[in-house]
Amino acid sequence: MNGGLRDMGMRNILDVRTELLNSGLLARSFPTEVYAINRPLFKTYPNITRSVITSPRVLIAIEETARQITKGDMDALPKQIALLEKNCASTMRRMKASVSSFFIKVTAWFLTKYLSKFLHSVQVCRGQMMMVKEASKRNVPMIYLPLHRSHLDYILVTLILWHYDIRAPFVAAGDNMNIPFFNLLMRWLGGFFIRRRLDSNRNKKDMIYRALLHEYMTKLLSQGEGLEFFIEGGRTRTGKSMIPKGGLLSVVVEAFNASEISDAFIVPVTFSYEKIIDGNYCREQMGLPKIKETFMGAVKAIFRVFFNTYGSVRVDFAQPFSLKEFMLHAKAYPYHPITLPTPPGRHSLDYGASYPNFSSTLLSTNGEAESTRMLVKALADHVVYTSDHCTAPMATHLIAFLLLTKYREGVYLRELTKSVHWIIRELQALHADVGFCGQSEHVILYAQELLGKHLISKKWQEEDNDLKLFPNLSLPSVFELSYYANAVSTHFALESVLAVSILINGNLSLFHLLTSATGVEKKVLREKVLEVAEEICTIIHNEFIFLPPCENLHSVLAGMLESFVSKEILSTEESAMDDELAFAGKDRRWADRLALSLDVDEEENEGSYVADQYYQINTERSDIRERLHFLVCVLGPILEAHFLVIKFALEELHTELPEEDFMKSLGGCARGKVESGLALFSESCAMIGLKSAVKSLQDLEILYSYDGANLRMLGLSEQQDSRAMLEHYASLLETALS
Ligand SMILES: CCCCCCCCCCCCCCCC(=O)SCCNC(=O)CCNC(=O)[C@H](O)C(C)(C)COP(=O)(O)OP(=O)(O)OC[C@H]1O[C@@H](n2cnc3c(N)ncnc32)[C@H](O)[C@@H]1OP(=O)(O)O
Repeated sequence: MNGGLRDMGMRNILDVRTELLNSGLLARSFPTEVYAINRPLFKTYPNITRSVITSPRVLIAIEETARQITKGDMDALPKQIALLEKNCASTMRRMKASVSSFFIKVTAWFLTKYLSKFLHSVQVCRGQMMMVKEASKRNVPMIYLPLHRSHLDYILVTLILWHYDIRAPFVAAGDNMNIPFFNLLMRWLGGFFIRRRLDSNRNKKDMIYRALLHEYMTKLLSQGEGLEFFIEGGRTRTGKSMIPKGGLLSVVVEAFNASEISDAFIVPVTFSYEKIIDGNYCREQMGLPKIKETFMGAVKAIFRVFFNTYGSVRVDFAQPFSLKEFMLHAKAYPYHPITLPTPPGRHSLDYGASYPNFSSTLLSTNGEAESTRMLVKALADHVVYTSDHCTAPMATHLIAFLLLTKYREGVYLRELTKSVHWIIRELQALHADVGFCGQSEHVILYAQELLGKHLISKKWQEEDNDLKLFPNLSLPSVFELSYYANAVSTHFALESVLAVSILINGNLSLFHLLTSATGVEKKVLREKVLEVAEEICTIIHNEFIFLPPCENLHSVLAGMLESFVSKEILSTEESAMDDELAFAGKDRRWADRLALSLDVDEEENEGSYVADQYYQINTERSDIRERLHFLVCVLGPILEAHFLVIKFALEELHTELPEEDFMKSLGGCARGKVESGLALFSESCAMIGLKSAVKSLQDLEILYSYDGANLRMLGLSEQQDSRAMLEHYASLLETALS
């Protein structure tokens, strides 16, 4: 995030006294009340229900659906239409928000006063808020797209905006949140309820529901109202961002394409919680089902929260950007994602060919639909990438990260203090901020205290006259620790990919890096390192958005490889081939650098020349081995999870299996490996990670799945040599992990 803006300082929105300086006695005695009274009331929110259900889009959807149901029986048609219209009105009642500016004001006052019962502070960057406020004055809808970490997220967004007199947006809430009493409050505060899956029946599109939701959002946008939705589609269970969904975003893009709005400001938002507020997801990571949201559950959770402390929260609003400008740019530079996800139940080969608009009543041509789909994906990926990279890790995240990547056996406080300084410098070099300040020793002990002894224990070591900290690597605590660590992993993901590729190409393993004797001098070929790195990105494409859509993976990796040379992890080595080739190698490098600086597409040059640049891995240096070890450990658990899934698929998928049974035995097998000490990283058996690895193989068309009679089936694809691919991936990963 822009350094200049950070220099404007942070503001704790729970402390309103700083905003009431030089005020009278009343303000000093009742600061929150005076502050709240001084905030303006937003103008009344529109009621658009009637215009939505009578819109042509909805009426066409009703008629089409009625025709499908009555199958040409013209006598039954009017009755069916009347019935669907009635259902439509009741769906609309369940969906719509009934926002009250006054209720927002009262709630904001209440929250400002009482959130400090369990939070030390809610930090926002003044400069960022100034930009958001400027954008909100431009008379175009604001689209807030936060990453989803906690139930507190949406409360904080509206609350912070209220503190800056910015109109509250309408917030899309999954219908699992439609719980009695709370749903009423949510509607008054801007919430509208959407289905988590648009179609209740997987094999049939619900045209009416799609049309209703589409029209509802479009009407709000065209009236200048702001929207907020969580594009990841739910809270992350791993601490890492999830691959975004494009449904709601496609409505915004389509509203722009159809000139319903002239532009919109897209505002990525991200949260850093020092301590997880909504529980630790260990249950789900152990393979147990998610607990349903209920009225009593919500009440209990609120009580639990109010009687605990959760440290501080930092909320970052990235620079708002114009949708119009993004679209212009994205059309000029088409997006080529690493791989495209396959929607469940559909084979990816026919994916591109039939991708209608959100509301399929207004179909565009296939080509148009395909390019819109890419634009929406580019926008969604751009938002998540931006948010990820402006997330400021908190002390708890950094400590958990260091313990899991560098000090799994435990570490002395003195050494950890040095490492905290080091990791902050590394993050700064990556232009990332941290969400805390203070003396490192205090910060470490504060973080340990907040996370609790069940995650990090400490013991005074008499002989070394120092405190030693130990991470709890047993199940399920390690999942919670890795949740915190993952907030930092994203920043190092691509470097880690490169380090793994270097290891694989140098035929080195993690174990080699722990010993000084790595054997013979290790050399790696530049093109091979880049090729394997790209392969790794492909295998684990569901784990990170590695780069913004406007950048090319090969070029970014090539640039990063050069930086490995400047960091002395690698030294350049001329090819052992004849002089002529070595000369050509130099030419190639020169051309590569030139291409990089001119931003020339690597693919254009492909095939014209095979580079033969060799690098030597400086494994004789202990600091370099340590650094490589650290980098590989960043992705270690993810790679191990993928390795486990690949091996398991090779062993078990001789015939199709019900997906649920496959996942159950996969989870059991992975946990068994951890419990018997056969896994390198105990967190690799987390169920969400295993599911994501299975999903990756489906996206790559190595595995297929479809809905059978009442079971979802999973099998090894026959489209390509899936077994050979799996064996190839397994051998790649095994090299690094052995
Ligand atoms: C001061 C006081 C403060 C207090 C203040 C409180 C505020 C009080 C508010 C409470 C608020 C609670 C908030 C809770 C937080 C959640 O509840 S988070 C969970 C709910 N939110 C979301 O899920 C949002 C993100 N999800 C989406 O956008 C999903 O796409 C949807 C809309 C849910 C649908 O998901 P889905 O059924 O799985 O379908 P999906 O594959 O995504 O695609 C659906 C359609 O979208 C379209 N589509 C999808 N991708 C694309 C693409 N790339 N391009 C074009 N079209 C696309 C297609 O038409 C597709 O249909 P098909 O042609 O494939 O059949």
